[in-house]
Amino acid sequence: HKSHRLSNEIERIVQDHLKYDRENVSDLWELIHHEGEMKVYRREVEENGIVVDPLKCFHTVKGVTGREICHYFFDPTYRMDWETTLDSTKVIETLDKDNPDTLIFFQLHKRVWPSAQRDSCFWSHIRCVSTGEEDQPLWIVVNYTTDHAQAPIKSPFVRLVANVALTCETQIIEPPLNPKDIKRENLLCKLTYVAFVNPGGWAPAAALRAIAKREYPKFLKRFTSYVIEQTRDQPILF
Ligand SMILES: O=S(=O)(CCO)c1ccc(-c2ccc(C3CCCC3)c([C@H]3C[C@H]3c3ccccn3)c2)cc1
Repeated sequence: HKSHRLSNEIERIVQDHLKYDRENVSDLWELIHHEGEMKVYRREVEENGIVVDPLKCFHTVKGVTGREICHYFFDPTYRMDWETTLDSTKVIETLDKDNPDTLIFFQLHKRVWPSAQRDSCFWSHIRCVSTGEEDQPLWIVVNYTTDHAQAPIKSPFVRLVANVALTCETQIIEPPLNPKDIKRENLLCKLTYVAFVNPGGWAPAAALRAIAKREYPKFLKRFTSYVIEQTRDQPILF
């Protein structure tokens, strides 16, 4: 494939996520939410008095593939259907029209009182990684903050800094003899979601932690339910 101005950065960030995200959490991580198969962990980290708590979520979703989960997370068409924390989202650049696996988004996030309203500008990259040992390939989407001329930082908005990754592997349970006979009840998607979000400007630590503790589980539950609904009667996308 043709490379572009972001190719090197994308490669570095994607490899980091592939190397670390699926690692189990140490006891430095606090379990902040456990609901069914979903476990959400957080570490309390502040940088210059700003809460930048890393977040890590492990979840197992029945009846969908990792490709389907990553497709609905990446594709701008569906963004406002499952993202309830945005006022708007816009693709301001497609890096390679012949191979649209990297888009640049500009997003206005809903204002969360008492913080100032946030906006974000990030490249979003989707990729299928064959890891060799597992029978199914891994799918990953990374959202990583980047500057862009069409996303000027303008008051009163505070620019978020985000490094987010959704990594999915698909397991086939009780595989039928003929792969053609695989049904959705044979599918299990094991997903890992990590988010390193710096809110940009100051936001009250306790308030931000409470928002994150409430919003991330809600967001992951709503997003995965959305994909289950969208794919229910569709042919399986492996
Ligand atoms: O997965 S993504 O890439 C999907 C892209 O559409 C993603 C998800 C979440 C965020 C985000 C943005 C703002 C905030 C804060 C900062 C001050 C006030 C709001 C937070 C923290 C508070 C946590 C949170 C988690 C989920 C939803 C909203 N709020 C998170 C950014 C990107």
